[in-house]
Amino acid sequence: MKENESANSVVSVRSLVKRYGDILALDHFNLEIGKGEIFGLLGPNGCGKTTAINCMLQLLAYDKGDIELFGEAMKPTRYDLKRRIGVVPQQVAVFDELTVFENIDCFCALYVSDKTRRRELVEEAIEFVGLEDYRKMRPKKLSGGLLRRLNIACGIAHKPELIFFDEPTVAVDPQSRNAILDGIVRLRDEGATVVYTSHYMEEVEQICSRIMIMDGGKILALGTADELKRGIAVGEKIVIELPGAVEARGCAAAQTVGALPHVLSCEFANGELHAACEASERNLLDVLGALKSSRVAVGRVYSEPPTLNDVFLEITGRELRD
Ligand SMILES: Nc1ncnc2c1ncn2[C@@H]1O[C@H](COP(=O)(O)OP(=O)(O)OP(=O)(O)O)[C@@H](O)[C@H]1O
Repeated sequence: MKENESANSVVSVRSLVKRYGDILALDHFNLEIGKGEIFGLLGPNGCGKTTAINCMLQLLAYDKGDIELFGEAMKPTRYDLKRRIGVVPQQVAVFDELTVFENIDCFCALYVSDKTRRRELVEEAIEFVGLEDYRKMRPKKLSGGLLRRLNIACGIAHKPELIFFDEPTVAVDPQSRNAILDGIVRLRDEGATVVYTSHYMEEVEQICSRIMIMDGGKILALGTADELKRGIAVGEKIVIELPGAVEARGCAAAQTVGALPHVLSCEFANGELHAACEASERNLLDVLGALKSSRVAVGRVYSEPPTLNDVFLEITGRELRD
């Protein structure tokens, strides 16, 4: 049993503590990731995501804790383990004086010395990120989205088994963003294990098999997106436009709705009623019934399931977005 478990374990972090002077960036942080997962680390800016990755990569010394990658203790000199890892850093890190091809070749050469094999790998990486038309261009000529794709190609050309993506879609246009997310799923389908950090909950939800929500260097919640959402009290959010309702009338309607049995909270703001409800099939009927008896005119009605932001909000009292 134990052997099987370790055979499947790609990342195992136990009780990791990292301080920067007085700042406790990681507070007994634990992480277990199995082969073939796209694992999402979700949290607001400064929650410790990059620090956790850099400790795992042994780019940062840490105060306490154990890190195993591929079932083996990770140390700064474990180059055999490092060559099985790919990193796509948060900041684009490429050489301005080299072309797209030369940049990817340069990073790939850190792991692959055979030139013929490397040429194949670089071409595959170029095709993978869709930079075929830009082979000979230098980074300065590339748009932000294309630069990000180059950054990814540099991190994955040597076909790593474990890939860390640290907020790869920050300041990226929607088209490039979708191409990046599709690419990450393809890498997983080809056998890679992926650690994906972001503060964009939609992205994490779209591609990650499991998600860890963290804040202040601590784990707040862990599970699939559905498990995380089922773990909170809010099961449905209802928004109803109340056209023409003056403040006093809107607030009175919110009070009436807020008193319904399954409604956890209800507010009136900007001409809209926002009700957070427990999961119940009767929510919408009950809320509309209460509004009818309050004699307010009802406009458009929306009902939506909770988001990962609601999970974060319920645990911390703050919004995930900054
Ligand atoms: N070199 C450093 N010196 C001092 N404090 C640091 C340093 N690097 C990070 N920190 C602090 O440690 C905490 C965790 O930062 P970290 O960069 O790991 O967070 P993050 O979740 O990756 O955020 P972001 O998405 O903004 O990079 C923050 O409070 C940050 O200010």
